Amino acid sequence: LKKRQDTSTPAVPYQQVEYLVNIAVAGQKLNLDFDTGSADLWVFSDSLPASSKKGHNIYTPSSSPSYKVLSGHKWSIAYADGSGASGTVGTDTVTIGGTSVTNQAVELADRISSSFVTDGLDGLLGLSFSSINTVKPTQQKTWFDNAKASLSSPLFAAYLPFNANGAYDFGYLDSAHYSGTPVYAPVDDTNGFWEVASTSYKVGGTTHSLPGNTGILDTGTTLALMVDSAVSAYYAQVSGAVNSRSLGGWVFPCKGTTLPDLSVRLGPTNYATIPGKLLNFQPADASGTQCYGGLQSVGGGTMNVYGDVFFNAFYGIFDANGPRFGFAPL
Ligand SMILES: N[C@H]1[C@H](O)[C@@H](Sc2ccccc2)[C@@H]2OC[C@H]1O2
Repeated sequence: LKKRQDTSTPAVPYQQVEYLVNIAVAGQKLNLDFDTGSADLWVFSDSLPASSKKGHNIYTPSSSPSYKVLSGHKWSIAYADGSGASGTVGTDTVTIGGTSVTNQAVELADRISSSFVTDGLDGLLGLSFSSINTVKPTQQKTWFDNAKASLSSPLFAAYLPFNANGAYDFGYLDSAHYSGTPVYAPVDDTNGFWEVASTSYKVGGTTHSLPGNTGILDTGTTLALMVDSAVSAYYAQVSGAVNSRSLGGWVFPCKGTTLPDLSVRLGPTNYATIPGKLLNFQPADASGTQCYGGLQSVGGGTMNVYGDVFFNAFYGIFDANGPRFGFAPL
């Protein structure tokens, strides 16, 4: 984290957030999913059933002297993958790297869907725009919205290399986390997402247009999810690829397949090329015969979702000045 230098205090050495998700809520360490696709900071709390709490770090407001109840406030979120959570709200001091935000809204889960119980996370930290925060009656701000004035620059960046330790850099860009010079696309925050125009893509040497399409940059989504025309065009280049209802999406033979690169247009000018090798997600069945693609269908609409497979190839820069999204190869 790089803090805004002020003359009143000695220079504060900035600290890069090495650990991807570990944060402190009033000194209680939690592993949160940093999610640029949502705007709620919620945690497993002691009001969850014992069965849900097993294997998780639990935030206990009663042992935090700085916790305050946000009386009468509730939250309830439904995610794109069908999971959800809900509960009550308080405020506390939330520290990431060297930056603490006091009176940060901390949403306490008293109900969570099953996928959260099995996932190794203790909650989520939303990094999209605060306009889609679900707290009622008074909507709350994200940690980044509250922190950005005290950062050297009002930005954060996601460094999520494949099969290696990642990092979120708050307030500065770490030149060790990318190569070349970042390019930028204007962000339309109307829907509360880091959303950019995404009106064409390239696969197998052909450029295909996607009129009126956009893409959201979502670190909380694992794969790349695109409209069906793009997904079909991609797997048309992969011999033996099929869209399997039983296996839940597009699969292809693990052996002998070399996946093509996928270039997606972000903003008016630039393409981001995801190497084919990053688009083999995992074996789709126990035998390891079929492999599950890292590109899958987003279902309907014209909003594509560029998730972690994108960030496995690109350093993602979320800049509130603009706002704009920047990217550079890892
Ligand atoms: N922005 C994303 C969010 O972070 C996840 S919530 C989640 C669910 C189970 C396990 C971990 C996280 C969900 O999938 C896509 C979209 O909604």
